Amino acid sequence: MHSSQPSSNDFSLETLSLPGDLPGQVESTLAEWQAAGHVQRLWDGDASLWTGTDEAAWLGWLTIVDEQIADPHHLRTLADDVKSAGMTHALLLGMGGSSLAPEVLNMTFGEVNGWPQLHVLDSTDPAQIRAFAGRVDLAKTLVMVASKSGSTLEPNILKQYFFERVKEAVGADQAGSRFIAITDPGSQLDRLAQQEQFRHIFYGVPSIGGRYSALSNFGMVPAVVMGLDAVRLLERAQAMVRACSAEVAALENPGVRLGVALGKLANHGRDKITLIASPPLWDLGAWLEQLLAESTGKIGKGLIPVDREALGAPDVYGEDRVFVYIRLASAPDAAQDAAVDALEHAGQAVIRIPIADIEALGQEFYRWEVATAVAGAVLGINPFDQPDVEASKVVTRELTSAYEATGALPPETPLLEADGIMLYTDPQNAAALNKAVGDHPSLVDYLRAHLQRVQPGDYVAILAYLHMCSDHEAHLQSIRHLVRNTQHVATCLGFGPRFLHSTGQAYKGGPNSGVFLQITCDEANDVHVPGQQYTFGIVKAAQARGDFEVLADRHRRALRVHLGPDVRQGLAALEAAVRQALGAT
Ligand SMILES: O=P(O)(O)OC[C@H]1O[C@H](O)[C@H](O)[C@@H](O)[C@@H]1O
Repeated sequence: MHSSQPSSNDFSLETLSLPGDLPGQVESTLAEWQAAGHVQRLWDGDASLWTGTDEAAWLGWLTIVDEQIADPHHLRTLADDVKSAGMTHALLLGMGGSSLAPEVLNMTFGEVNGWPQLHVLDSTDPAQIRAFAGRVDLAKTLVMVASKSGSTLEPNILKQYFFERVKEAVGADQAGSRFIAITDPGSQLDRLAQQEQFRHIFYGVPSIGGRYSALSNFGMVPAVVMGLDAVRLLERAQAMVRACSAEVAALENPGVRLGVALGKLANHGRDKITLIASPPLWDLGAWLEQLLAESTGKIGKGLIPVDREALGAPDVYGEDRVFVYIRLASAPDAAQDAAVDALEHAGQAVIRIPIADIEALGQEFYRWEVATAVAGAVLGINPFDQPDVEASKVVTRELTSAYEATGALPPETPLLEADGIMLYTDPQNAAALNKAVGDHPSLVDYLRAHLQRVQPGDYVAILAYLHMCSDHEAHLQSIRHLVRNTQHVATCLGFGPRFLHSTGQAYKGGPNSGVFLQITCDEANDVHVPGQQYTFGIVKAAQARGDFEVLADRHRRALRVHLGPDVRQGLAALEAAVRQALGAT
């Protein structure tokens, strides 16, 4: 790793192109921020800038870059250790804030010659777990277990599974030496890692929540393990820290400008933050989704991020969109440029963020963290809590405990069973759908009735508790685009349980404008969780049911489609049925 002096001007401010009186609205809010000294209040940790609750306790991310740069010893020592250990693979087990920044770094920078190839596993899907286990040579793999709380279900059971597998590969006495923990001091994972003599334990900062932790050890330790120059990323980020500081006027402050624009636009009905990134940065949206949705989606308000929706002609969009184009100057995409220009000319709201090169990723993490905190202030919510995530975890725990006690999940009655596909929903949604279908409803009838509930300004989210792989993704992307193109609404696609730790908060706690299509499946080849009665497949089923129960409890429009064990075939049938339901050709 080498150091270089950060320069204060190696990034650009965003540019806004907004319809109607929105430019004036954004400018006047920025002027208010300036006059009222709100940027100073943010840096002072004045909780009344938000909701006056515990916000001051969650601002450790503001200063983490300087702290890491002042003491990079642990990162340098780790780099030396990894380099000399001769491992070929690294596996990171974690969810949400503990996995998404490493995933983005991995997808953006790719494998670094001479360093372990990183795989980030954030699923309980048995097929996905098997696929990951098959991709690494467990005798030569460093496993990072990342969990701030140290008590999250998924990393805990994934750790149990991989610890057993590593024991088989290298022997019980060596297994601990292949594991690294990243967690807050004193957590259950910290204690376990000490007991089992993990190779390293790196600590998080208690005042930094998961989704704001990219530049703390949660992002930087995996960065080092995959061979990146973490100190350099941090130094580039430092230029952004300076530019976002209290001394910089709101009008010139990149994080504040972006946050005020996003908050203000959402208050004017443009709350679907449609993310467009140059191809090398395609995965950045996965991290942004969590930051934006989990931070702002609560008490019926919030920003709904729309990630990886293909760009369409202007007429497929409603007036609820903001397009944020994160454009890499070193590798721009001509088709994206043209499509975004067309949107701008059609009068859509477009924000352009120019980025010089991929090494600026660290500074972009920081810009967006500030912007999200600022947007939270404009929206009048606490951007540091996630009150609705816990609700589905509680139901999931009840279901897995029931399974441990009885050996089965509680029975359910389908709304419809046809050609190996079953539909489930709660009584309220069932009543609404049954009113809209005929006497002998088919799968297509129910899908049509469900999708006809979509109104302008709503969004449709596909929540797929399936193996996240390119085959499945292709069908699901095709379904979302059928919906977008025929109904002209925003569409989201999340894989469960991963999205529960990301956008799930906003789906349950944000504006009630979501129409949800949950997809589950039977497990063709389940995987047992060591030390438990249950399997990963049972956990995933319980997570889907827990999620659905809470969506229903919050009066969301939701329908669950249960595919058989042949997911590919089931998805093809579902895609055909959606096509028919929407009258699409
Ligand atoms: O890092 P952990 O404590 O394991 O938490 C992982 C994730 O869990 C929860 O779902 C939170 O809503 C997320 O904000 C968090 O990032």
